[in-house]
Amino acid sequence: MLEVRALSAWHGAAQALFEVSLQVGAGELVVLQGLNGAGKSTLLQAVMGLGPRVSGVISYQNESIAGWPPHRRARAGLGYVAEDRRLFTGLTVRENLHIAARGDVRAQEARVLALFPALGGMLQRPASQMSGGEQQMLAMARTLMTGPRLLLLDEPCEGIAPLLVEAIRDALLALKREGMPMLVAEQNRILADHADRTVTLSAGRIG
Ligand SMILES: Nc1ncnc2c1ncn2[C@@H]1O[C@H](COP(=O)(O)OP(=O)(O)OP(=O)(O)O)[C@@H](O)[C@H]1O
Repeated sequence: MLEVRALSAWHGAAQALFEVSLQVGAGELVVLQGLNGAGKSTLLQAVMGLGPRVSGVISYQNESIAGWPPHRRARAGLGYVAEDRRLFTGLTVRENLHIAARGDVRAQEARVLALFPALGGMLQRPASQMSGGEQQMLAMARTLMTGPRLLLLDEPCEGIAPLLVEAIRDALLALKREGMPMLVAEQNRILADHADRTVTLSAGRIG
């Protein structure tokens, strides 16, 4: 579904990725590992068309998307959850979900609340009054409201309380069982044991 080939990326003059290649096939969970600064976030941003200048091949469903703006990639089915979550903190949980919805809002909401039951009890709460883990669940739920066909998740379990880490892992494994392809960056090996493949980045290179 997603193929990255010989991808290099630069932040200004600084090169962050060096000819990286990887693939995510239908229904696959691929975990991207590596230390802080290894280039994991840069790779996900490059796939979404955010931030870094790139060279190389990025193709989705056998079509080159490297020149596409981010909104076109999102519309084509790429769902991205950034490390900083980017919620509307002044809005409630429900408003955050509804603002993102495409298609049948009620049906989408029911689906994401089945994946993240904890959110169902806090629909009227402002996002600013949620814990980090709850915000992470909301960020994932909001992205799911857009009906993505492949998920790019940046450190979904980083810095989150153990109970919520379990809830997030279980939701991602449920999505995997539904056949959702995912590329997940993580340092802490929460999902790596369930991955079809792990890819390790080291100083911007696979290895
Ligand atoms: N906006 C930016 N401007 C300049 N350099 C950047 C920028 N974002 C990342 N970098 C640099 O690019 C390299 C890769 O960083 P990146 O954030 O992709 O790594 P990472 O593996 O995701 O680590 P982390 O888990 O800390 O986010 C690092 O050397 C980093 O300092």
